[in-house]
Amino acid sequence: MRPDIKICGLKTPEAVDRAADRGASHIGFIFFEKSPRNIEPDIAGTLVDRVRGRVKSVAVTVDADNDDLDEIIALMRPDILQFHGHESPERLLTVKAVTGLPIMKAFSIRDADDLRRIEPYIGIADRFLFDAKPPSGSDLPGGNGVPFDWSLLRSLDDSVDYMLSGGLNKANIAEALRETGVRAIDVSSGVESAPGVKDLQMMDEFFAAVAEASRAQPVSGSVK
Ligand SMILES: O=C(O)c1ccccc1N[C@@H]1O[C@H](COP(=O)(O)O)[C@@H](O)[C@H]1O
Repeated sequence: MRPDIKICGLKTPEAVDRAADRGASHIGFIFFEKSPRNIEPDIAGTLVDRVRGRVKSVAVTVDADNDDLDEIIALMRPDILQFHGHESPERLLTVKAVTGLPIMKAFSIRDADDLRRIEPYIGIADRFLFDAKPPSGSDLPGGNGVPFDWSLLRSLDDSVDYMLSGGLNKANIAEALRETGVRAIDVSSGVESAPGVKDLQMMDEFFAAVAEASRAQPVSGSVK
């Protein structure tokens, strides 16, 4: 079975339409000023409206305050909130109670200790997202196009639901799926011709590579 596919960092109608037409399960929008993928909440809302109900929309924030979150939720009306900063379990519990929205908490992974940091979030985050540590000198906590050692994920309990992210592309996605058996993947830089510029052909090639890999490697378990 094909995994869920999230295409993240979208900024144009063409890229949103292509993601939906190719069967993306999720589309992500970045609210982080230093990112080349940063987008205004009202523009994200207009883009999501093109495919609302067909594809789940994800608002990606980094240590956002209440005012920023309120504005994003009001104008974009996301289906899911992705937290890519240092948000505490208590903070996420509060946001979840107030907004009623499902929460995906991102963690950057280099070693087994990094994976243990999810423990206080189990039962709070609806899903985890595992990304690589940013390379030194990067201003971005995510979207750096670098993978991590996927074999670390073998130690995870089967009940941990996560999205695999970090440097995925058409060349490595088959190995990533084989190594992890993951049920959901997230790509941004791997379908870009330049930082923040989605390339429709690269998107097509990524979807094709996932389909090919999924035929060869069935994915186990249910998909949210
Ligand atoms: O993409 C960004 O610019 C970004 C900025 C701030 C927080 C998270 C960000 N991106 C997230 O990182 C993953 C992995 O990206 P990549 O495929 O390695 O480029 C991306 O999908 C977003 O969820």
